[in-house]
Amino acid sequence: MKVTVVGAGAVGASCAEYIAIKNFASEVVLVDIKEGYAEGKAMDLMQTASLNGFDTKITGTTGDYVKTAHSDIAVITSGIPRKPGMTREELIGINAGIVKDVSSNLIKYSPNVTIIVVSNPMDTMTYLVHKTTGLPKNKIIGMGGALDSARFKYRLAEALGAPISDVDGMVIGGHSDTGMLPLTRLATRNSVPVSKFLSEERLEQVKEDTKVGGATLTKLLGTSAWYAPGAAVSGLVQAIACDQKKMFPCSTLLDGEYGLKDICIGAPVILGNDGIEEIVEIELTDAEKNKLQESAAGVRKTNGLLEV
Ligand SMILES: NC(=O)c1ccc[n+]([C@@H]2O[C@H](COP(=O)([O-])OP(=O)(O)OC[C@H]3O[C@@H](n4cnc5c(N)ncnc54)[C@H](O)[C@@H]3O)[C@@H](O)[C@H]2O)c1
Ligand SMILES: O=C(O)C[C@H](O)C(=O)O
Repeated sequence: MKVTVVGAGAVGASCAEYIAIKNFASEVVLVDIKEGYAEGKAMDLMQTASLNGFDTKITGTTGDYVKTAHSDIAVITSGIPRKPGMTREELIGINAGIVKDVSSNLIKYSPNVTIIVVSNPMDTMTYLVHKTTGLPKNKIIGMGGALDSARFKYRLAEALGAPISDVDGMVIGGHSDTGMLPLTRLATRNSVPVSKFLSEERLEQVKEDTKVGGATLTKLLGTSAWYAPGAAVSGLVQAIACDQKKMFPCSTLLDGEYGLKDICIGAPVILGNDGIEEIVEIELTDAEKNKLQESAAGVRKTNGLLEV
């Protein structure tokens, strides 16, 4: 199993590290445009192999896509991150060109690759990859919901005073400060609805804290987060590589599901060897349906800025 990670910055390197530590891939290739950067990150990571006990071979290249040939999975993290006070949508001007260029280079050498899009604004970048590559829709996956759901579980566990392993929950919708839809109604503490333990006001707070999870970290760090994003990407890569049939909310091209068409937005999917093997339609309340429509309107507005 060969995995390419484009962008050897904070998220790309973190994701490569988690993939290696999980020890399921034979090879990870890091690609960056900054001279020597990917090579340096790869060497540093390889020097953790004997310490962390993995056999995955990590190499780096400055823009030589020949070295990515025959990748099974490619992750696109190249592009700029936001600074405090910015929205993800403001990154579109620079990141759209980078994502378009990178995805066409990847496909040239790995025509059967499955692409995981991370660069922001992620739902729109995922849509861009659909519009410009011609890859089948099951092979284009946007990572956002897996991260947002991890943050939701963190906030729920905090509110409940419970271990995170006791908590389950999912965030669907657009990966944006206003468009995320944390499904509090379906969240559970060891199978018991969380509403049994938390007031409506507290749940509302959990929801709001989850939606601005990325912005909160960006304010603290001066740039956006990387550990949880890297771990979330590695979870998707592993589910595909190991044919796990795991369910994650991912940005996927909808064709009528949830009443939406011609848009990439977060919905629960099953991931296996074929990438997105199924889009799972869960029953939503009218209020949740309305929120999802609002979220989709926001994503469509950003998609409208694309020159495709
Ligand atoms: N979807 C998500 O949940 C999620 C989570 C975290 C970050 N992000 C996004 O991921 C992107 C990367 O974030 P980061 O913190 O790793 O940024 P970073 O600046 O640390 O790393 C980005 C890297 O991309 C490289 N790069 C730029 N153009 C390139 C090109 N054409 N080819 C190859 N490499 C190129 C840069 O040299 C840099 O090393 C940002 O757009 C950020 O908003 C998304
Ligand atoms: O918040 C960001 O800009 C990065 C990423 O989308 C995140 O949610 O951490």
